[in-house]
Amino acid sequence: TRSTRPQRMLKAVQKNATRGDPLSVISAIDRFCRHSEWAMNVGDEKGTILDSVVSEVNPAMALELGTYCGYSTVRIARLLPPGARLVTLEFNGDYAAIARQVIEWAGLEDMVQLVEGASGDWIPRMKEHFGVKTFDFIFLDHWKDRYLPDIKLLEECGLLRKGTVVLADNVICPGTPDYLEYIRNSPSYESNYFRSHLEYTKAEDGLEKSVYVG
Ligand SMILES: Nc1ncnc2c1ncn2[C@@H]1O[C@H](/C=C/CNC(=O)c2cc([N+](=O)[O-])cc(O)c2O)[C@@H](O)[C@H]1O
Ligand SMILES: [Mg+2]
Repeated sequence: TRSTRPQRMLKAVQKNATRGDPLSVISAIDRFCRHSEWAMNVGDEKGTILDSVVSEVNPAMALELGTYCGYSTVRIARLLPPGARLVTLEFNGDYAAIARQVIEWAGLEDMVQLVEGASGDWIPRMKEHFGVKTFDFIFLDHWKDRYLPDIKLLEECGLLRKGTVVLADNVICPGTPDYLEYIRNSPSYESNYFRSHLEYTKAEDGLEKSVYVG
């Protein structure tokens, strides 16, 4: 049977990127998505905003919801300080298998804990199962109707601290209206919108950066 797009993306990484070189993995995926097949990675333009926020936070403990093929996982993990950890949740086994290989090709497997499962099931288990106290940085990039329930779950599970930075992809396209309404009106967050474009296109999209103030 025909290969899947994530499988073809992985092939492009193995063909065009250098083992152990995260930047070459990132550019191999961006080239594939620009010139061969569009895919829902955060991409290079929004990726530079992601990079600047991660660098500013310099998180010891980071969380990503929605690994997909591992593109943003590699973008985040390559910037983490030694000893830091990125937990990334992905409930599609096929995507998780591809992402694991992309992360390994980048040589970042020691920084990343890829958990195959649903955010709703695993967020409540972060403390006892992964020894997480609180997260310093969170990247939301999974199903758009899960952003709001999951940020509330993270609050309820005590996984946020004063200063935790939550960065949400796609707040314009495909859009996360209920999440935006909540986070922009909640006294517990200070939010800023970083205007950009939907990956590999000219359509508007952007990232919402929200700092939890408790
Ligand atoms: N509750 C959950 N727990 C764990 N993993 C979960 C999950 N919900 C979804 N996922 C996984 O997260 C990814 C979904 C991303 C949705 N993005 C999108 O739908 C998306 C769409 C466009 N677009 O259409 O232009 C552009 C974008 O940047 C996008 O991120 C998939 O890999 C899916 O398996
Ligand atoms: Mg996205």
